[in-house]
Amino acid sequence: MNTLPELTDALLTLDERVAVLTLNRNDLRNALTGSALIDDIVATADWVNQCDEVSVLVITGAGSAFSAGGNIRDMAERGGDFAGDVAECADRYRKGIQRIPLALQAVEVPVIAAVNGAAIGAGFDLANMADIRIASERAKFGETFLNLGIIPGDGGAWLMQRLIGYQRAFELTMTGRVIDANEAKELGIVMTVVPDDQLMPEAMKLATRIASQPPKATRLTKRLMKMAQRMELKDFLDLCAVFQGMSHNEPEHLEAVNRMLSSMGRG
Ligand SMILES: C/C=C/C(=O)SCCNC(=O)CCNC(=O)[C@H](O)C(C)(C)COP(=O)(O)OP(=O)(O)OC[C@H]1O[C@@H](n2cnc3c(N)ncnc32)[C@H](O)[C@@H]1OP(=O)(O)O
Repeated sequence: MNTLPELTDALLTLDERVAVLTLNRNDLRNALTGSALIDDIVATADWVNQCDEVSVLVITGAGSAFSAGGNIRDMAERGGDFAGDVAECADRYRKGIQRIPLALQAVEVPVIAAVNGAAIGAGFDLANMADIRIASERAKFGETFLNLGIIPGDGGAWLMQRLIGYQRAFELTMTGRVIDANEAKELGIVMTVVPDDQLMPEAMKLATRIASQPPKATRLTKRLMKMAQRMELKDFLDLCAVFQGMSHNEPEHLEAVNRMLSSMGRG
C-alpha cells in the first residue's frame, strides 16, 4: 500500500524512504482535539506499517508550535472530546486522543519528532512517543494537564517516567511547569537542540542515515528495542534468535554483507 493516505489537517510526503508528517493547523497551534489531527496521525501510523517504501517517519508542526495538545476552547465549553458525564467523557478519550499513543506505539519504523515550537500537554506526549526528539531552540515543553485540573490521560503518565525516570517525570507532571529546549536536553527528553533553521535539515540528515539501513532488519531492530523494555533476558534472547534467523534469510542481508566485503581493502 504505497499510495499516501488523504489527510485533512496534516501534510504527508515520502521521499527517499523518509515520510514526513507535518501537523498543519497553525490557527489552533496544531491542537490535537477539535481538529482532524488524531485521525490524520492514526491514518499515517497505519499506512507506515503497511508501506514497505517507508523506513523512517518524521513528525513536525507547521507554524510556530509543534502541538498545543488538547483543545482548550472545547474544554471551556465542555464540547467536542470533553462533553458528557464521566462515562461519556471516558469513552471519548478512548475513541479520541488515546488512539494516538496506541497508534504510535505500534509504528514499526523509527520515528523522529522534529519539535519546532511549543509541545504542550498531549502535544508533549506526542513528541515523547517518538524514538528520538530533535528540538529547535524555539521549542518548549510542558506537561501542563494539572494546571487545567485534568490528569495526563493520553499516555503521558506512563510514558514520561520511562523516558526520564519517575522522580523527574513526577516533578514535571506535578508542577506543570514549561521548560525550554535546553532544559529538555539536560533532562534527556531531547537528544539535540539546534537553531531553528537547522531543525529540518538535522532531522532529515538523521532520518536519511537511518533510512539507508536495510529496511527489514531496521523494522525488526525497532521491534526488539521496544520489546526489550518489557521482557526477561532469557525470553528476549529467544526472540532475538528467531528475528536473527529471519534476518539471515533476507536478501538484504547478503546484499549488505557483499557491500561490506567489496568495500574492505579499498579504504
Ligand atoms: C486531552 C489533552 C489535554 C491537554 O493537552 S492539556 C494542555 C492543553 N493545552 C494548553 O494549555 C496550551 C494552550 N496554548 C498555549 O499555551 C499557547 O497557545 C502556545 C504556547 C501553544 C502557543 O502560544 P502562541 O504562539 O503565543 O499562540 P496564542 O496566541 O496563545 O494562540 C494562537 C491561537 O491558537 C489558539 N490555541 C492555542 N492553543 C490552543 C489549544 N490548546 N486549543 C485551542 N486553541 C488553541 C488560540 O486560542 C489562538 O487562537 P485565536 O488566534 O483564534 O485567538
